[in-house]
Amino acid sequence: MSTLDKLLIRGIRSFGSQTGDEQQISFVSPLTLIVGVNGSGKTTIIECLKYALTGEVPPGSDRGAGFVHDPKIYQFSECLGQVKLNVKDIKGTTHIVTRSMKAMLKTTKTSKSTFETIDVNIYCPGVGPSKGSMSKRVADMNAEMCDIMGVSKAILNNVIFCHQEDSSWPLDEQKKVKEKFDAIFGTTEYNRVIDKVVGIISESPFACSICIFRCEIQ
Ligand SMILES: Nc1ncnc2c1ncn2[C@@H]1O[C@H](COP(=O)(O)OP(=O)(O)OP(=O)(O)O)[C@@H](O)[C@H]1O
Repeated sequence: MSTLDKLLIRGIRSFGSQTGDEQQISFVSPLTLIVGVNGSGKTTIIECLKYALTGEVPPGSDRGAGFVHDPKIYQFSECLGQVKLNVKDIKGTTHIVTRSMKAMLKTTKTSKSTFETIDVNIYCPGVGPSKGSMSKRVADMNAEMCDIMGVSKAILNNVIFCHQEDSSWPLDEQKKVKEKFDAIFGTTEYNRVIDKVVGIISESPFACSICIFRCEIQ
């Protein structure tokens, strides 16, 4: 089983971005309870876990701008945010994902902020600095994190880290619920594999047994 080890938050929601403002949480086995008064940051911690693993900003956060610590609080023009998460994969190998972002104050009348991802990095300490660090396209990094955790993005988003604002999605309209269930159970991928196997059977029954063997060992 993959596990979450440690989370560092800086410059996100009410967690400030100044030196010394960063907060670190170590998760303990078998269960970590997060307890606090309203507005103390419990939801923010879950949002940061989800963001670190999937790259998804919370719903209703103005595409991420409201997720970063508000630059207006210190009357800055921008604010830097960072989420750093240590996880162990199924083999017990440690991976550290760091996502850095910034919110910039627009100079328009609305004085709303814009959100920008600065960097995403996955580091594997046991492997050494040159081979262990990986900085690719953000989409590839998100897929890499799903591989490390051994679960699909749909399960991370809709089941494990389902945001409280989205928690009633099973009561949504039928079409949307079906789409989410299809994603959670990997129906599209399953149908694609079955279509492929059926195609191969019709071409050559011998090739089919090789194909099934390959599916089993993957
Ligand atoms: N962009 C932001 N900049 C600064 N502070 C923010 C920002 N967005 C939200 N906050 C503040 O962060 C806090 C949000 O905390 P959060 O929702 O994580 O708390 P909580 O412990 O889950 O609360 P509850 O128990 O009410 O659900 C609130 O006090 C809110 O005013």
